[in-house]
Amino acid sequence: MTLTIKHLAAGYGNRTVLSDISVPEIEDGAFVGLIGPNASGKSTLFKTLAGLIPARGGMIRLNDDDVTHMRRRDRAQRVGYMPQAFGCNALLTVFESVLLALKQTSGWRVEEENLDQVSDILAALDLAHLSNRGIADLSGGQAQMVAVAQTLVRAPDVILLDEPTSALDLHHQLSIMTSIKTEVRRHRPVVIAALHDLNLAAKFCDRLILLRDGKILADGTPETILALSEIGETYKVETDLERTTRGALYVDARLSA
Ligand SMILES: Nc1ncnc2c1ncn2[C@@H]1O[C@H](COP(=O)(O)OP(=O)(O)OP(=O)(O)O)[C@@H](O)[C@H]1O
Repeated sequence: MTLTIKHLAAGYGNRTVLSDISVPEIEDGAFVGLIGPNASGKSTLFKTLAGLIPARGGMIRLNDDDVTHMRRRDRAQRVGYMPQAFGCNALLTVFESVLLALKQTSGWRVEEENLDQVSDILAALDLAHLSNRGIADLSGGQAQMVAVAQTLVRAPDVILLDEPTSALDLHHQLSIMTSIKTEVRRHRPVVIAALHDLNLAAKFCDRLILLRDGKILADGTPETILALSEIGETYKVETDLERTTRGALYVDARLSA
């Protein structure tokens, strides 16, 4: 399944936020990092792809299917979206909340297979120990990982994760990104994750898309994108791209003098 975006525009009220967003084919099995400073339009792009705000022009395609004009339920089946704000006060356990997420686009009859799907994703994200915990009783980081599970469990063709690691400690950042990457390789969805940590993006993503002021500034491999002078200009910092002795890319950033 290939995702293609052409000349997409979107905004709020009389304000245009995204203009002329074109992304050449993203192949299934790709883990794409969406990077860019605060207010550059990352969440707006996700909301537009997920159909939560209407496109004001342009086209989103999954293979030959026009997603832009798809019925909301059909679209929700194909495109999974984890918003930046998560959390839930419902009287549900973690297991029930993930089951609810699984069933929301496919009817409410629960089959044995559905219980297995929920158990599998909780195990894959190392969350099985939280299955019977109340969803309202989780820490911020635990709630964020459960939100990732709720998004992945339906195995949609496109998975949009808005800052999936923002509440996580170092261990859990690495473990959730590793688990997401394993899911990408196993089920081969297109995954796009908005990330502020450029080193995490470099470590896990196959491709980075740099957004500035609602436009795509660059699109390519982490090595190419993170070496661009536009990175420093966009984030208003000075950067050098280095390689650690283990071969990992490392962005050394500092405030401009
Ligand atoms: N509901 C809304 N109504 C009006 N303007 C909005 C709304 N949501 C976002 N915006 C504006 O759209 C622009 C892009 O915001 P968006 O949330 O897409 O950026 P972002 O790149 O995800 O930022 P961050 O990294 O801070 O989460 C900002 O100027 C923001 O103020």
